[in-house]
Amino acid sequence: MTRLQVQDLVTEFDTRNGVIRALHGISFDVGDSEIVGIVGESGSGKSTIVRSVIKLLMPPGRVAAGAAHFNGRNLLEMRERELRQIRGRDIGFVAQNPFSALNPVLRIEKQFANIVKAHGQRFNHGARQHAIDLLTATGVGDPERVVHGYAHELSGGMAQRVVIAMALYMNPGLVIADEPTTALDLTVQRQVLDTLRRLTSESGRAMLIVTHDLGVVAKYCDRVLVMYNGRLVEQGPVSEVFVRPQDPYTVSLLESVVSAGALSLSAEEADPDGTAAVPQIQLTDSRRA
Ligand SMILES: Nc1ncnc2c1ncn2[C@@H]1O[C@H](COP(=O)(O)OP(=O)(O)OP(=O)(O)O)[C@@H](O)[C@H]1O
Repeated sequence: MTRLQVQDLVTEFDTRNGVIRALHGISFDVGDSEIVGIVGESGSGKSTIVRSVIKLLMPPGRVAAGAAHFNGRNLLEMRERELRQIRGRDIGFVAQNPFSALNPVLRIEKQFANIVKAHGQRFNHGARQHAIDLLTATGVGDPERVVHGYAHELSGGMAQRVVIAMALYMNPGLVIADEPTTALDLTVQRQVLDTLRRLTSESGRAMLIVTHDLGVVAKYCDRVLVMYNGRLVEQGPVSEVFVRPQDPYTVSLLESVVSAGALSLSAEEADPDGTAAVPQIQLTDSRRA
């Protein structure tokens, strides 16, 4: 079943030099239990897609047209009050920089409590235990110590795990992650992505993940969206797009990093027991290169 359906999304930024159209009619679906990756060079519009969908665009950005149906309802037509309930409860968001998502002056426990209270529930013993269990599931070794502490006491990897635990806290049906591991070293990156995938597939929830890294897509995603210059130039199952890319831009991207065959091998066969770090296959702007 379709969890998220984005149709003809157009997003613009009103700048001093005029209107910049950042997204030109983007359409795609994310189904239940599906992990969909968005790739494309810097500035192609990846973050703008996810921020448009959950209406977290910073001014001067605005959605000029289109729809984003989540469980059948158009998020873009909802009032902010209703959206605030959906964010966190039904859609979990993991930002690129975990420290930007954490409050520096509140203990981690208090931040979990605020999530619970924002959705009209009490942060009782069971709710606290749920936070501890999620922190444990995301690989936080000493969750009791972490919940008592502050964000600045955490390493980048630990902070991202905490943010993931917070994003999953209300058991959302969709998790949106914007370059969730860019700031992390390879081993931690892999652990965080493994955790996200496990917690996603166990519950049948869907995930939309923005990444620069084709290796991440090859290893973790079911389908991929390829962005170029604000346009969705290709989309489909990773096994098809990476092996038989149709759009010339996708072809050049794949050629610029590694042959398509080698890419799929690197993800599935070069790491059969899942012990190696995620292969780093960064996108470059091959048109300009
Ligand atoms: N605050 C802003 N003001 C004006 N234009 C913006 C703003 N933010 C984004 N844009 C425009 O939107 C385009 C897409 O930006 P976006 O951040 O979505 O790209 P991205 O693919 O996520 O890049 P990156 O990989 O570097 O994060 C940019 O090229 C820029 O033209």
